[in-house]
Amino acid sequence: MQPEAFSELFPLFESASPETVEWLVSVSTQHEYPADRAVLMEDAWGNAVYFIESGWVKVRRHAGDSAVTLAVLGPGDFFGEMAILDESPRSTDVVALAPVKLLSVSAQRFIQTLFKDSQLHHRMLQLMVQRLRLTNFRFQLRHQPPAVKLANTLATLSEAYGQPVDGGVTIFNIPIADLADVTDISEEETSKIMEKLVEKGWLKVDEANETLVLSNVKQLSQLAGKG
Ligand SMILES: Nc1ncnc2c1ncn2[C@@H]1O[C@@H]2COP(=O)(O)O[C@H]2[C@H]1O
Repeated sequence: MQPEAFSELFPLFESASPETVEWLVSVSTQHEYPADRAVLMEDAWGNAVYFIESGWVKVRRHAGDSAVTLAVLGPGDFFGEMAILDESPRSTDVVALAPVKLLSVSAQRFIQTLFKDSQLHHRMLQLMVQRLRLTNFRFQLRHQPPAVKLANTLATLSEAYGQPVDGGVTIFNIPIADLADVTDISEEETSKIMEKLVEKGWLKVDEANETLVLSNVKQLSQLAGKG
């Protein structure tokens, strides 16, 4: 990948120096995983940070015999920084939801770059604060009706990863079970609300391309109380 394309795709690198970006691109390794393949395993020792060039992953934590999806991450995002920053084992599994192309940078090189480039360091802190804000907002919504919670999930994913298309914004058609987990509502509630959103014309499911087209992200955000 060209350094310019790299800083355009990844918000983390938008204010990094051109030298930082060029060097990181030159030392990064490319990976491709098919859908359902685990990229990282909970409790394993971590030695790299990953950047999503294309495709989608889920962040999954084991709870007894089952597993819960905590987050869904898409193109332009990163993961695997937690184990690197506090030198502990991986906090969760990260599993490909769709075929995914990743770039990885070794822990040592990434940390070295954070120390060298204060703009990159600051941007990383901002993005981690953003994750904490999302978590706080989700917690605040815990007693809200399921439709409000799902509107928040869809609006948040569209704002972070949505691609403009004719008639709205498109994101990956996330499996109902994962969408339900991330929203903290049941699968039945999730399916029913998705059907209602389709009836209202706010949502189209494009089965062939495995995408959702959201025609009204602004109204979804308002329904979620985001603005
Ligand atoms: N709530 C979350 N939201 C987004 N990403 C997460 C969340 N929890 C864990 N992750 C990512 O999943 C990764 C698993 O490996 P790490 O613990 O190294 O770093 C973790 C984060 O990058």
